[in-house]
Amino acid sequence: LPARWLPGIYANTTSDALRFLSDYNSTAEEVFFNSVSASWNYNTNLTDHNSKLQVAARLEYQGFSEAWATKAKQVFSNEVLTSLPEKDRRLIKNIKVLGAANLPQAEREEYNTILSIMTSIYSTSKVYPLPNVSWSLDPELTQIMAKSRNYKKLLFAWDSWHNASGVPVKQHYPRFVELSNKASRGDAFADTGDYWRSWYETETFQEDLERLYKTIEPLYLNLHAFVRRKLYNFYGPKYINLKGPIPAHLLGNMWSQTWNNLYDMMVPFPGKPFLDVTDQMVRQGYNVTRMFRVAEEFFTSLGLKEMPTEFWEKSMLVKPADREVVCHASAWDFYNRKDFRIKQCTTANMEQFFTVHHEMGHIQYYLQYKDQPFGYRRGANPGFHEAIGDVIFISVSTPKHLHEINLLESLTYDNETDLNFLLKTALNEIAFLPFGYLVDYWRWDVFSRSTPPEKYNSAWWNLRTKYQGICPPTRRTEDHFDPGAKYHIPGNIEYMRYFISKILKFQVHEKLCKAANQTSPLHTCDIYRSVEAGAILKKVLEAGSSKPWPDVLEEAIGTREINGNSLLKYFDPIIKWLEEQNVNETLGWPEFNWVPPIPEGYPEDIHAELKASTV
Ligand SMILES: C[C@H](N[C@H](C(=O)O)[C@@H]1CCCN1C(=O)[C@@H](N)CC(=O)O)C(=O)N1CCC[C@H]1C(=O)O
Ligand SMILES: [Zn+2]
Repeated sequence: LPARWLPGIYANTTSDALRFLSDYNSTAEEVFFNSVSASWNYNTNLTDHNSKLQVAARLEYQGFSEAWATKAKQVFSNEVLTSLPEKDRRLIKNIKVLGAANLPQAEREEYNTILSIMTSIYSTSKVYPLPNVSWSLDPELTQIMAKSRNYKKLLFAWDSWHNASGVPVKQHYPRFVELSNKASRGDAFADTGDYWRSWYETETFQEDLERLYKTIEPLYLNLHAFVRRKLYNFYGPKYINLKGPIPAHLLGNMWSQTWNNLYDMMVPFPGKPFLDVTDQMVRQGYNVTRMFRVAEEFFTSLGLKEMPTEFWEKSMLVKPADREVVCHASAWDFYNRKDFRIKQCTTANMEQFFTVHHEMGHIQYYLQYKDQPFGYRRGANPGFHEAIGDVIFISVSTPKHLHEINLLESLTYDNETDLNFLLKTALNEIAFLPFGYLVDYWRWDVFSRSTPPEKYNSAWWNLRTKYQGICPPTRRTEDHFDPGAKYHIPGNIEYMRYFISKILKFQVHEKLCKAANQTSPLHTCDIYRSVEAGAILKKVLEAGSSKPWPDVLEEAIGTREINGNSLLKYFDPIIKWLEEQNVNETLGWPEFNWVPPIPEGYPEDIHAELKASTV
């Protein structure tokens, strides 16, 4: 560790505690810039060499964290700490949380190496449908899952990806969990799940989440029953049981987490404008830069910041042809207050346009809190970070806005178009909720050991059927590790943040619509060009994590609680419509253990099938 990165000499005084914090601040920027740069280099060029450099840089920042945490623990007494302003006391408290730096050197190295290996497995896994043809997750498998309506082809794509990416991760995961828990116990947490829940700063987090889920579950059950009926009409009674869970591979997404790609099968009023603007984007020759420029312009229309030049110069916005990269989209803060990037294997379609806004929401947060002390350059809680870009996209996706940016030729303000739009939005937002909820529900049990390695997969599928009402399309055993086929598991990224953000975003949207003097129904509101709405967002963003999130929320929208009221209000028209459609449907999946038959000749004659099929 370079000597300049080590803490100096500090006396046990208030003034020296403040000097300690300012020295930490500037040193941390340099150490994290180094580590994030090494991570960026690896993520955008998956070589062994770059993996080793990334592991080494992580070891350096862990060494840095250990040195400054130890110093803080050794020097500053409780009296001095309580003499500090609350904000500074919180900063020193955070510096003392060591994470992986609690592990002895050899185990630190093992932990970092396992993480690097799991990321590499996920990001380089491929499927081989035919001799010398290979499909990656991005773009090939994602496109097939979105577009194909060929039962067997979808089954092959789903089955092959889960086997190729999940199974090889399985062997590493138990040891990873063990090391992660040991590190968390070093910070006086029961396990890593306990540490992750501490970010939400509430003792009743799990109960709150359960209650939150119950408020929106009725809406999900209605959407599920409606979608199942439509799939039944298309795939027939052999593969769809109207009283059972839906086969996971038929929902337009590799993880069944968003169902927007089924929209063309679900349109309530087909005669009205088709609200998926992918065709328009392609017809207008939308290239990737234009997608990002259009997104940026929405943010600046609110009085928020534009992307800095470094962003355009150094981001990776398309999949490179000459090397392996982590295609899963992400936003990057280099902690030097200058360098902010997005890495996305972008293609021109509406789903990707959503992701562009999602990632740019992260960048906007980074830009707004970049002058906070290092320890406060985070979301008020992780759910806030996930909600920003999505709030903007609620407005962008409205027919009114799409028309305004020439992605929708004809615009008709009528109830049927509204219902088409709300159904399409529900296929993205409501479908996600049980998935967003169950991923860490599963992981908390894994970290707490109530789910041992020999039960990983059965526990996963039990939750997938219980909450999402889906089932595996082919037999799954403990030789498989299907959670490993979802980026955030090998990537070790906490997931409850996405569930929370999907609820929070509608609360923020409602408030911003009021600020923008939009009195029309919530689902038709577009906050475009409202600097009043932008001012509310800006206050949230520039605070970072410098205040407890209930304070940030109360200042912004007048309530301290994350609740589903705004979401239910937003979707109210489509809830009623779905209830009408479902009068004769079974809500839920009482035949809980039902699974579909395996198609004849699967998988032996799949190659002939794939040769013949087009979509
Ligand atoms: C596509 C998106 N990628 C993540 C995100 O943007 O959150 C990436 C990977 C993991 C963290 N991350 C970041 O960029 C962080 N650096 C941001 C930050 O915390 O600063 C993603 O994973 N999403 C979007 C909807 C649901 C979920 C999914 O696709 O399941
Ligand atoms: Zn995100």
